[in-house]
Amino acid sequence: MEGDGGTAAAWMATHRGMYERATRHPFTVSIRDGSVDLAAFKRWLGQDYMFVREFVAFLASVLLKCCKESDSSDMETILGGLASLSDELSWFKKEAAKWSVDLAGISPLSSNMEYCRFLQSLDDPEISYTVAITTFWIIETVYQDSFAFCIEEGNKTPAELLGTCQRWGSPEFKQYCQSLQRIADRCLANAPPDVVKSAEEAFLRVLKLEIGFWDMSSSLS
Ligand SMILES: Cc1ncc(CN)c(N)n1
Repeated sequence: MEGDGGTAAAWMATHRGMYERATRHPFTVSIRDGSVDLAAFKRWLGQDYMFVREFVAFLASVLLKCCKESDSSDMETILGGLASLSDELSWFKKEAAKWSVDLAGISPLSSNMEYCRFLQSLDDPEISYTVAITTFWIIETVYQDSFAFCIEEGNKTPAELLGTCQRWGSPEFKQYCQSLQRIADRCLANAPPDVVKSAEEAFLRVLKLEIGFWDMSSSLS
């Protein structure tokens, strides 16, 4: 996903350490090497279901900003992402039933709440489309990169977790993330310096929140 000369790839290189902490976290690495604690996996599953419900509202706000601030075809890309969250919520419900995770009885843990509060803060009309779309791109990219690693050559991912890894690690999802990256790069290339600075801060904030989310899932926090 890197190496295309845009701002997004440049940030991934500049903040390589943080990016790798988010995408090669001990939790996802333990899925890849087969040593994953299934209690941690179930915790992640329940918490991520709650997160994705909040993510729907976030993406709706990105779509709204797109409609107001951009006259391009971005709308269709974002709408496609929003529509696929409907499938994703159904997938979480099916997966939760498979693992006997009671979604109705789950309360969001503090790292999850912090992440959701951050997403809610971007709903503010003062936050530009550029910042919002950059945030959307990096959120999806962390999952894509993390789970693609779990199905790359040499993995010992348990068979019952392969479906989860393929959901975000598939070539199709990688292409989707690349289309988001192109949109983010185009917006960043046309944005004033203060907006680019805010977008970079949001990029870094997401990496920290993703690390916190994995830590929470593995009970490291
Ligand atoms: C915490 C988190 N980050 C990203 C994704 C991918 N949409 C997710 N489901 N959950």
